[in-house]
Amino acid sequence: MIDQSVLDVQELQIAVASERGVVQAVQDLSFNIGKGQVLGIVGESGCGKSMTCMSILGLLPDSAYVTRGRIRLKGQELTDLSPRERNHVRREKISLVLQNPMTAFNPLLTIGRQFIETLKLHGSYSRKQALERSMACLAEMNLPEPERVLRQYPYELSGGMLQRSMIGLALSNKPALLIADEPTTALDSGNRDHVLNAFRRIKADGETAVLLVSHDIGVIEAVADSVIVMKQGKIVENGSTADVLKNPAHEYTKLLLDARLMAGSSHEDRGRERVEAVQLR
Ligand SMILES: Nc1ncnc2c1ncn2[C@@H]1O[C@H](COP(=O)(O)OP(=O)(O)OP(=O)(O)O)[C@@H](O)[C@H]1O
Repeated sequence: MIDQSVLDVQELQIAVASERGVVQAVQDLSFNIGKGQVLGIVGESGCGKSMTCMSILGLLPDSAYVTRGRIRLKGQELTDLSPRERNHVRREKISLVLQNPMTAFNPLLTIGRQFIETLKLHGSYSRKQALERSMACLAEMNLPEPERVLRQYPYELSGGMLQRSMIGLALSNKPALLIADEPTTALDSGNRDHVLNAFRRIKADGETAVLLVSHDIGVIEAVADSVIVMKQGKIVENGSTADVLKNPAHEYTKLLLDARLMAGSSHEDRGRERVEAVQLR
């Protein structure tokens, strides 16, 4: 339904200046994500996944620029905004989760302080309300003893606990859009399952749209409603996740599926290694 649309990207084109001249990093990319929907993007290394995410955030590197296309968030065109307006939209409506949560948290501040500062930036929370909301977010991520986690520094948590805290933090201000770039890649299977459950809860809440970049086809299959397969900056295959995975048309999609079958459910890491090898070819 049109009024449920959160992110609408049309004919996006991104150019990057490199030593080889100007390279088209993304070409003619169009997609739409509605409330409570998860769109997965898969594709080999360098195909333009991160550039796509960064263009939506308005955080492209200096060498890259949007040459064509529209990016609308809840009906608001983002490509026309000034950097200041863009900052405001990013702060109020978009959250980002990356592969390595250690780089996202400030190592010098407790998790609790970072939650409270984030929440106060977004709304008129008293300290008590911010603490309660922080604990609720951590509890939703199935983190045991949220009170204790809030008192800890990032280095005191395992990578998996830190990533789950990061996703809790990213969702604490109820963003319209969550961009998750390889959020499970560094996690063991237990933490990966917790993160997948978090995505399922986001879908059930039906408020936030999710753009999920992952080379783990199991992650895409578990939570993405639709999927885009990219190669050299272009869409080579897209559609509902069930349809695309049932009848993959593109070689890369087939390789991802083969890798998963080879890996088997109890040998995820082998599968991941194989996918990395496929990407490097
Ligand atoms: N900072 C940069 N300066 C110049 N070119 C860049 C920069 N970052 C990426 N590129 C180029 O832009 C293209 C798209 O890169 P992008 O990082 O979006 O790929 P990706 O699909 O996210 O890859 P990966 O899975 O390895 O992260 C590639 O050709 C890459 O070499």
